[in-house]
Amino acid sequence: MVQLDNDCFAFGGPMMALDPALALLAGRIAAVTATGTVPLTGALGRVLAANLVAPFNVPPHDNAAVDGYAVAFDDLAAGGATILPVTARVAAGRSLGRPAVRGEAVRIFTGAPMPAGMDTVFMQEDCRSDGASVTLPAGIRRGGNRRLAGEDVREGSIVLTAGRRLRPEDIALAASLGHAALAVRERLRVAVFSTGDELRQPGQPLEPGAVYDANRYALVALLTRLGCAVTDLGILPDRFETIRDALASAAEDHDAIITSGGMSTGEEDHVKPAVEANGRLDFWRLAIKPGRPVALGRVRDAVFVGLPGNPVAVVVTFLRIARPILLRLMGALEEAPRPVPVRAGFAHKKKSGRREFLRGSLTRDGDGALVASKYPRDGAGVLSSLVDSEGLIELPEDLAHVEPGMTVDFLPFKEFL
Ligand SMILES: Nc1nc2c(c(=O)[nH]1)N[C@H]1C(S)=C(S)[C@@H](COP(=O)(O)OP(=O)(O)OC[C@H]3O[C@@H](n4cnc5c(N)ncnc54)[C@H](O)[C@@H]3O)O[C@H]1N2
Ligand code: MOO
Repeated sequence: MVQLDNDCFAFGGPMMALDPALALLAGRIAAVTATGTVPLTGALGRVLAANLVAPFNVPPHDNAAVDGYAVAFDDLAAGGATILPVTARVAAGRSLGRPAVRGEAVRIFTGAPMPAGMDTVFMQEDCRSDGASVTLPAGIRRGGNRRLAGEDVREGSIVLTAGRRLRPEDIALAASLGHAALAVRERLRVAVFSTGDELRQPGQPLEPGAVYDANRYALVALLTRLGCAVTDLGILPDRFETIRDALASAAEDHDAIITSGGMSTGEEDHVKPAVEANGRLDFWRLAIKPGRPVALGRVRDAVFVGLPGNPVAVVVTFLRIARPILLRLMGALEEAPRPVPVRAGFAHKKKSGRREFLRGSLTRDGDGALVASKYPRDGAGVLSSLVDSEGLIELPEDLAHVEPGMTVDFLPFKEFL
């Protein structure tokens, strides 16, 4: 269960920086999901619940890596070609059925088990044969073109670790070990709300002053991609009692609740008090831009993540704050996305003391180095800045300005899949 204490995230004092906030959360949030079993075809993106141990060697036997002729290396002539009789034929899925005898060559095909007593395979293109005998060239090494039993996977070794989000190649490996189903964690149940009287559902008429709800669609898509079971709970009005009751009801059958909007300090911002009426806030406001009014807390037993209303702030805070929290809740153990150090192709002034996220794209300089360009409009409401960019340029707290040529961190959006 989630164990967050209401202590060192002070609301009044200086704002907490991103890294200490994430480190604190990492120590306090544990996986909430139960486990079950899924067939391999339904396992993509699911979190593996238990280590997968190889029940046997892969490949299970030494086998030929090419189509050609298997021999015992010791039967080859020292400095020249060797001529041997071709005594048998072994295709993949078959075996010789007897140990090899000295002085014979066996016609063999890729994947076929090596005859016991043979250790080397000649590629057929390198040989001459009339069917009855084969001329083998000089120069092969002992063990050439032979794949050893267990060279892919050793019996008893852990091939997939619990906490891994399953990728296509993981599923293939599980299949190669004969597993038809895998133990996985149940999907995390996440409820999503938008808040704001000005919001309208796409497809509805838009009167003056209203805007279409974009955030909920971003969040549903981001959560679905993460493998969560998402419930779209629609738009809440800017009304304390409605928000309070909707949060309480969502907490009954969800592991986490994510909202956007209403997180600031205005008179119409009711999310924060509504959470406090149902549970508590563990932090509110971080030293980041955009996304400063982000909050984390609990509504009854559910984890609460409150994202600010501006759409760019929603995506940035989801990727950098909500996502790692949700992954922990899901029981997924994985490295944080790794930033790429790149050359800044722009100048930029920032306030020191806060982490700043710019939207950017990469090109290559004449010398081959990756250069980041910054999307020209910074505003936290400029959704097209995300669409037209490839990732986030993450500027550290202590930096006050970026000059062209400096090294900056670039986080490609594709790191966040
Ligand atoms: N006096 C202060 N004003 C503001 C502060 C502050 O600290 N003091 N912080 C600013 C920052 S930073 C942000 S971010 C915003 C976020 O505040 P809220 O979380 O209360 O967001 P809203 O006011 O509800 O909305 C902000 C903006 O985003 C639009 N929005 C909201 N939800 C959606 C949605 N689902 N889809 C599309 N667009 C949405 C909304 O219409 C507003 O334009 O507060 C600053 N102000
Ligand atoms: O976080 Mo607000 O979106 O920084 O402007």
